[in-house]
Amino acid sequence: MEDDAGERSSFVIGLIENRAKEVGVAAFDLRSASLHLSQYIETSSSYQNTKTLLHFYEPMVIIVPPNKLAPDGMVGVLELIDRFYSSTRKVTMVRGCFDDTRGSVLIKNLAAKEPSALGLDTYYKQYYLCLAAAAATIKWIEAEKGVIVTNHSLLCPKLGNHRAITFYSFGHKQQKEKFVPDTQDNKNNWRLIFCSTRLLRANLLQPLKDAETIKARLDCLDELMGNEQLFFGLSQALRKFPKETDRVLCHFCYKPKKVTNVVVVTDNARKSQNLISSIILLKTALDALPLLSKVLKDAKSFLLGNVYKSICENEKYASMRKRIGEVIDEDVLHARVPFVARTQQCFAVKAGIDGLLDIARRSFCDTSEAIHNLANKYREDFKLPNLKIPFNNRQGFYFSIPHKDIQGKLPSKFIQLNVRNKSAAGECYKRTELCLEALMDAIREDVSVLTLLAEVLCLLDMIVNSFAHTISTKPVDRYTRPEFSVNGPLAIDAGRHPILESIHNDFVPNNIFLSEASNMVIVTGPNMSGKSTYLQQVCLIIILAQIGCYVPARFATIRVVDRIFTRMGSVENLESNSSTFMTEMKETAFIMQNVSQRSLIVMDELGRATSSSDGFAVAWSCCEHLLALKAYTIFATHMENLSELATIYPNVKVLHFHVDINNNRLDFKFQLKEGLRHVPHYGLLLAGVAGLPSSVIETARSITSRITEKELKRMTVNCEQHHAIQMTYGVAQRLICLKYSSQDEDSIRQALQNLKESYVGGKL
Ligand SMILES: Nc1ncnc2c1ncn2[C@@H]1O[C@H](COP(=O)(O)OP(=O)(O)OP(=O)(O)O)[C@@H](O)[C@H]1O
Repeated sequence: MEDDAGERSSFVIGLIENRAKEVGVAAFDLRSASLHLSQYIETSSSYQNTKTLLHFYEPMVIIVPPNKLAPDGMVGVLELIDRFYSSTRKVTMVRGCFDDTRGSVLIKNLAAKEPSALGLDTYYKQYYLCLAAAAATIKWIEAEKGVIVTNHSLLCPKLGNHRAITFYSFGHKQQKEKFVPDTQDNKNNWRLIFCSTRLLRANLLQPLKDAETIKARLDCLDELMGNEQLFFGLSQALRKFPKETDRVLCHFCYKPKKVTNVVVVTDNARKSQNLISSIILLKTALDALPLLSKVLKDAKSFLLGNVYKSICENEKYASMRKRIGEVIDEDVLHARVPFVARTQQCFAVKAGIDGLLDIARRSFCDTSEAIHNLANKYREDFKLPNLKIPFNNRQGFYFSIPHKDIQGKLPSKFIQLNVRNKSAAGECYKRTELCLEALMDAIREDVSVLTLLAEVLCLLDMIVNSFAHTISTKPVDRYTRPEFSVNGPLAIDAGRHPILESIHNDFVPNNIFLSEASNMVIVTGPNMSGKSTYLQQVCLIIILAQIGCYVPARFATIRVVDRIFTRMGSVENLESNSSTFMTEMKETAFIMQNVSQRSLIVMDELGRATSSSDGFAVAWSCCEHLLALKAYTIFATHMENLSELATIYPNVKVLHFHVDINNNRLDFKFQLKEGLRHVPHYGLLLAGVAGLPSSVIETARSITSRITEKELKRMTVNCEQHHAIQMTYGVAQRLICLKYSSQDEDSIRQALQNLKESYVGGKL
């Protein structure tokens, strides 16, 4: 398999839809030899589910069947691809290639895990569309790349709704980038989280929702944070594995088809070279295993113990290493410098195994030596002391001479020598490949252990080099282990934004508490008071927790969420011919159609893009709709009237960001407080700061005073009238919280007593 390192993406995606708006997706990652299957009902008319998936995978090729089957009113996946992914290569394959029965057989044969472990037996009928897409995708890859995927080599996550939550981020691109930690910021420690592995990226975009797996990762992190020797030992052991290990081990999953076609032969040298370098890399990786075993021997956590058992105690790795040692020279090492790598590759196979190979090597050495001698001669004859002779894979050797030194032409002898040198190296590769054929077949027999090794290395890299490393570089106790519950509250005490806190030294921490009894929080506050940051912060903390990392908070207990829906900011979507408001409404509709009892919904300023009365009405009714669900909602708004929801619904809590006004200027405190606080004319104050003429501001002030005066009076009266009922709501909320509390009986009795006293004293 040729190296796809140069490609931005390594995903090939097969996509098919039926008349019932169901979509099957097979995403094949060439780099890691893994296949991700998903099938879902496309509930959004703009194909938001599919768009999110495509955004996640960023495919290099999309494979689709020819005819459109879009039901009325739907854009259809094909149209979606034409419209939004026109720069991605689209391949149309005949419908017969989308054969679900063949897909199921293929996956049974190719998957590294047992079919029953994939859920294939149980879900076969239900998942026929993604299996059909898988059949077409694998067929295309084998034909296009001239390979056969080796049996039991593919990593296939289990079918069905068992693992990843889907992370939806809507809205303006800038908003999205703002939401995700900045990958470019060198000062920012969190860049580690993004740079390290593909597994990390996949986890951040689709965190886990299986509490057991999350807990296993956190236990492992606990052990690393409490055992310095293990942490540093493991970092060191991981460094011994070549960086490309996970990407290259999967080369063994693809067996090249026998070459009969002359056209393909020209590319053979490069393929052989990749194969040899894969074996050298495998040898280097296997050599690093004993150190990993030594470090992990006494590890206590389930995850590390499991790695030790499945990798370090697995004798297949030692026997594979022995087999390699029979053919490959012991001194050969994986190298990244092109010339060293080429020499190592040419001398990989032990001397004396193949006579023709030995001759080709001699020729390679002779020409290399002659090239260097020639360079020395030119330096003297043509007075070129600065002549250098670098090497790259494409050109071979070449001369590098400062422009000012060149007078006349150099003789062409060097070019002839270089051609001979390249052809000798090519011959070495070809002969080496022949010598390695039997070894490759033997390795492919046990390819599933290599897939496992690649998976484990990625996981360890993520936990050790990203999570543990990031946490260990922060002051003690800045990050804490989150707790999880199924029905309990989402409670974060003194939570911080993981990115912004390292930019602002004085970042102000804030809390959140959402429970069955109060499943919606309405956050108000002037512009720039910190609302959006707070929403992002809560989401990021949950994502970090659900990928098995500690979180930036004093304490956090999290109800495992299955999806996070965010609706934050938006600009006119010219491509889809939607106005800001339409986009906002489409996205809100999508959320409402897809939300589940375990979702978290985060809405920033819904309804501001239309007339104020309609906008308010839409925001109010959306809140009412969401309040009836068990999902948790955080709703940031400038519409103070929305806080009146709390007078009607016991499960709404209103919070505000505290702001002082000094000398007509807003002094932001970024502190979240209970209830609503009216900050008079903050919009006008900020407009003044922005430079609007004072006459305009004055006129605006007299208009707004007249409007808000009446409204404020009405709201105050309303609030007073509902004070008694809100006290009762408060009691009910606390009682429900106590129901899920894990405190002992005495503490609960005491809490009940306190609650009674507060209620009687009117201090709730
Ligand atoms: N807790 C905090 N501690 C310190 N600085 C903060 C905090 N929260 C936000 N900020 C800073 O305040 C700025 C404004 O915050 P943010 O964009 O969240 O306000 P906002 O209320 O959403 O504003 P708008 O309503 O205009 O969208 C941010 O750029 C951030 O740097």
